[in-house]
Amino acid sequence: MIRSRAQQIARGLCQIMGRELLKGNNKTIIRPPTQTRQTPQHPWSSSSSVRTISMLHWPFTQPRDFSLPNTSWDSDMRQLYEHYNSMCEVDTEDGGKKWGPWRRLPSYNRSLKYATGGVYLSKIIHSKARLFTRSIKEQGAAFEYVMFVNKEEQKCVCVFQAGHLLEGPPGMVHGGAIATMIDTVIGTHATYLSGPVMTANLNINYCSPIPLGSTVLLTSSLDKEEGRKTFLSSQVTSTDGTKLHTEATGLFVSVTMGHLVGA
Ligand SMILES: CCCCCCCCCCCC(=O)SCCNC(=O)CCNC(=O)[C@H](O)C(C)(C)COP(=O)(O)OP(=O)(O)OC[C@H]1O[C@@H](n2cnc3c(N)ncnc32)[C@H](O)[C@@H]1OP(=O)(O)O
Repeated sequence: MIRSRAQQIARGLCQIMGRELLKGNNKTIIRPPTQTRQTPQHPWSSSSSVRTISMLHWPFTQPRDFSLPNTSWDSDMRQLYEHYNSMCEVDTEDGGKKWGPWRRLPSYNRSLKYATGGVYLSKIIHSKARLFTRSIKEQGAAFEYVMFVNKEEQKCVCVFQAGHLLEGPPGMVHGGAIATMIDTVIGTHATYLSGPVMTANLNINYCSPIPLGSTVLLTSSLDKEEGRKTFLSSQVTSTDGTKLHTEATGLFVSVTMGHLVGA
């Protein structure tokens, strides 16, 4: 049997990841190996969904997580981070800890690194490729952000601080940078809900400019799912929620691993 290059890469990925390649409902699904979690560690694993790409521990190196606080974060960014982070893990009556309603999503400089063995794979497949929003090394210069998801409410929030390299109009954030962040947030949320997806449609209304250097809040909500299609909507507001900067809707279509690796 002759396999396409995409199939060969997808199969290779799955062999390295030590997972099964499942085909069904027009999508190829990566199933994580069964595991028991002792403590809350990473948000992508989900006992009820085999469709989520989960980041399991690779025995040799851990990719750098860019969503953790750094010295460039302003007080708004830190406060909102603490607010949502405190709802990820809550105290129990017996003095222990348990999961709260929110999960912080890690953020690596390549989406490939979310997969088990992805750090290794990213060295051999397009080794210079970087996720657009994580491609600038200087902290605070461009896209500083952290995302949290609430599975119960099917919501996602992102605290975003727009750095000086994202200028559009003088002193304001570039509309393309705002669109990039909206695509990233609702795209990540769609992936969390539906597995591998690609943006098919994105509609954006820019309501008021975002001052350069400021921190804003992006929210993403699931509107509906129809077969392979996941519809979401998003708002960008000031951190206290009183000022609406941008609103958007997006359609994400579930794709196979073959599609993602360039079929
Ligand atoms: C760990 C994670 C970290 C993730 C961290 C990173 C997150 C970053 C997220 C960034 C995401 C991106 O930027 S993705 C990059 C930008 N997007 C792209 O390059 C996508 C290019 N387009 C495509 O590849 C393709 O057109 C697809 C995959 C979108 C759809 O192609 P397809 O698979 O052949 O499906 P197709 O039959 O055409 O369409 C399926 C259904 O969707 C509908 N449909 C398709 N396109 C549209 C459309 N524009 N508007 C309305 N409806 C549409 C069709 O009518 C059909 O409905 P029905 O008949 O079934 O009812």
